[in-house]
Amino acid sequence: MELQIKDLSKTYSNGVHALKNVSLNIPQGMFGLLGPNGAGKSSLMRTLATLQQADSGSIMLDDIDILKDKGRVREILGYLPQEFGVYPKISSYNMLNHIASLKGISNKDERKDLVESLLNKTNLWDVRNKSLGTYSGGMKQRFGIAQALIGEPKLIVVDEPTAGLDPAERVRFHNLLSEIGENTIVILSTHIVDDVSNLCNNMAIICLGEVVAQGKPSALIENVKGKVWKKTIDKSEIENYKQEMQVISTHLKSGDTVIHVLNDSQPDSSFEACEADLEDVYFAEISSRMDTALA
Ligand SMILES: Nc1ncnc2c1ncn2[C@@H]1O[C@H](COP(=O)(O)OP(=O)(O)OP(=O)(O)O)[C@@H](O)[C@H]1O
Repeated sequence: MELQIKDLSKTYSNGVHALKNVSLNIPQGMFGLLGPNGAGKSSLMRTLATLQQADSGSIMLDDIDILKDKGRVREILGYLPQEFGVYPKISSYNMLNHIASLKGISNKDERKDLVESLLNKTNLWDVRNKSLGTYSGGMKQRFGIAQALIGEPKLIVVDEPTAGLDPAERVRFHNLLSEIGENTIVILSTHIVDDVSNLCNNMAIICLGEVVAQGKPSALIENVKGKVWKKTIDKSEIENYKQEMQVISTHLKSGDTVIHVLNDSQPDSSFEACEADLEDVYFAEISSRMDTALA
């Protein structure tokens, strides 16, 4: 199974060109769609989830035409949107039971088995009778995944699922996502680089509506290997360095300011070689584009 997105474009009525000829090949497994705020991730996720139209382009999941065959897509789709509202007064048990019934699982015993296994899988068994309104952010997200898994979806779309979760809940959520079957395509949209490093074997970076990189995280890191340099500087010097070289990121480390610079060779002896990671790849791709856009 493969999802093929070709030349997808979308301009909203206010003139924002949110997707610009987006083309992606997404195989089975976890796929990370990484991009800063406003990159177009949710626009793409909503289009995949058949909730909004594109202006042009195509999306095929094997022989299913996602833009035209919405009924078939919805049968095989699990979707966790960015803003996931819950009915506050109903319990997770009853809500899952209700959604399963809406999704056509009419046999009562079958539904009971499914709901119970989902509550166990998402670690919500102990709170199954508590109303959803009392759940923490992480519990709500786990409930969101439980509802997305009803009906054994082949395509699962999760939009910024870990934003706002504390570290322990993020780890829990990661573990849960990584347990989802291998014969499924899971698309994880996020601006958190670690989410992609930890979970995804394929990925793309999207910035200002355009795909600016795609491939395996390890291959993308290989492209910048030996080209990332770091230096501790005085905070007031940042702008000077930015004028002279491609500063891709600025970090604070124990109160000191450390810059990462992308350059084919060591800029000068005051710079140290840096073990490149996915964050360097990400900032190398987006920093100059964002600077140009904001200028
Ligand atoms: N319904 C809409 N009408 C008009 N403009 C929109 C609409 N939805 C999104 N946009 C704009 O389209 C661009 C892409 O937004 P989108 O929400 O897809 O990005 P994103 O990568 O998901 O960002 P975020 O992480 O902030 O949600 C932004 O400039 C946004 O303001």
